[in-house]
Amino acid sequence: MTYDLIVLGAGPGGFDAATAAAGYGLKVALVEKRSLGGTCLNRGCIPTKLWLGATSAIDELHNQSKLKIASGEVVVDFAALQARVAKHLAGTRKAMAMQLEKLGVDLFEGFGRLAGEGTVEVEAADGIKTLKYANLVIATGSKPIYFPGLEPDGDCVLDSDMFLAMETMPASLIVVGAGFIGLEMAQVAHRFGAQVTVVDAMDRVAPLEDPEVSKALLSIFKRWKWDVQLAKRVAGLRTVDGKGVLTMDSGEKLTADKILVAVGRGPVTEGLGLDTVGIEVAMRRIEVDENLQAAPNIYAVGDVNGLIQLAHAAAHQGHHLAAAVAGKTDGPYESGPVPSVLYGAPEVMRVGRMENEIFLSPERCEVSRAQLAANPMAQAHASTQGFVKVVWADGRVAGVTAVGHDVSRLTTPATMIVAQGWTGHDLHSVMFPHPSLDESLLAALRAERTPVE
Ligand SMILES: Cc1cc2nc3c(=O)[nH]c(=O)nc-3n(C[C@H](O)[C@H](O)[C@H](O)COP(=O)(O)OP(=O)(O)OC[C@H]3O[C@@H](n4cnc5c(N)ncnc54)[C@H](O)[C@@H]3O)c2cc1C
Ligand SMILES: NC(=O)c1ccc[n+]([C@@H]2O[C@H](COP(=O)([O-])OP(=O)(O)OC[C@H]3O[C@@H](n4cnc5c(N)ncnc54)[C@H](O)[C@@H]3O)[C@@H](O)[C@H]2O)c1
Repeated sequence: MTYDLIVLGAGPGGFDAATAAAGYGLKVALVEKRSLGGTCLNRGCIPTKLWLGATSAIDELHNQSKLKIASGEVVVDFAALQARVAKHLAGTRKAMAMQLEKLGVDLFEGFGRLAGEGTVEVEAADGIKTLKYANLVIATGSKPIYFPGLEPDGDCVLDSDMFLAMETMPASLIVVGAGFIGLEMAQVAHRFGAQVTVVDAMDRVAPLEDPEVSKALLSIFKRWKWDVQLAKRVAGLRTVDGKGVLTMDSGEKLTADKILVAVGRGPVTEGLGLDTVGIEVAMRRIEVDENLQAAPNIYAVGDVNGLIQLAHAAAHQGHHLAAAVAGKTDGPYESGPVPSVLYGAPEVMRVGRMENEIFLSPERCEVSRAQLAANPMAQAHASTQGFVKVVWADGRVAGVTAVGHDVSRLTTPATMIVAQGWTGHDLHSVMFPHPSLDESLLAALRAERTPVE
């Protein structure tokens, strides 16, 4: 039998491609070497959000106690939390397996590799299986990257996979890399009372965000008494006498119970047999065209194609691919504006263009903004630090960025507004509820615009 579609990898990209294609009536096989759900479910988005969700009351109580309204302590049992995470993930994987069965998707557990045109081999526990395909989707995802001298040793120097598997939360933590993983994990450790140090090679935290966002985050972290060391080059990370020791290029040393290395992730392409179908790997990623195609009838979606490392982007690409293979769409892949959210408290949301990206553009560029301090919901939660910024290009909304408590709530309305390219006139077409954090978005949209220079 020849499958209409074989998918390698059951993360958000592969699982969504497989289930959507089966929903269109195609005969589909899904090959997964480890666990259904991929990085996102098992070692990424979901466990970190379970950690953040379980500890958010600690942060809320702390804010209210500063107003002398509340006192006391929220105690989160880390071992119980880890048990809940394990149970939740197992339950979700079971539900995913049932969904595959219901849709008639054949699941092959094992390492999949290409073996010439139209053929995939699966190295399973009970031997090698050979499968035939008409179309193939590679969705093998990504894994942590390491720089020489900064490799985790699994003892006191950990990557995010190892960090999420810990049995106790350390009393002190050094995070190398102030990106999304580093800052989300550091916030959890902080809520458990850990002394946090953050080190980054760049001169600001969250360096891919708007510089004003980085500044707002830094001021909050400093208030929390984090030691934030920026523009620092790390020469080595080692476990010495049961402690993690970081050595800077300058020779300066920092010590903590654990060190988390979170300096980025890279595509998984090793051993895939890509050369057997003439696919070349550039910068370790599988290059794709505007149809997400890497070779005739072979596509790559999600982290492995290096376009963007977000679960919802992978899933969106997977759905497009399924529709394309089923003949339900013939246009090129269009992502639309891609929202991103850094979770915790504060949160950061961003969609569309940023002020620091737009200033060289030939369009008439303006920004307008609102401070969270003026918003009743931010006031009610005693978390008023932060802002919403709207970027306008030729009188249309081209981007929205926000930082502060709960601003992830603004993501979907902001994404729709950017996708529709609202003008000032469109503000009157929709009513925003009162009181709500959404009104801070409305306030930013209504605020006076200043030219970007
Ligand atoms: C700590 C952390 C937190 C994150 N939080 C978020 C978040 O909040 N929001 C967000 O949008 N993104 C988040 N991400 C990123 C997100 O997890 C990824 O962007 C997403 O999982 C990519 O999906 P994917 O399907 O491309 O690949 P993956 O999820 O990596 O899945 C790939 C799958 O392919 C399998 N595989 C690999 N090679 C083979 C092979 N040869 N044969 C068979 N199977 C194979 C792997 O075992 C894996 O299951 C986070 C990542 C991390 C590490
Ligand atoms: N909420 C979310 O959507 C979410 C959460 C976690 C991860 N992710 C995704 O996972 C991917 C990987 O996350 P990440 O945090 O590892 O990567 P990242 O790219 O977000 O951050 C890496 C950080 O490490 C720093 N860095 C790089 N090399 C360094 C060095 N040698 N020494 C010190 N600092 C160094 C960078 O300047 C950067 O600040 C991201 O692309 C992100 O999209 C998303």
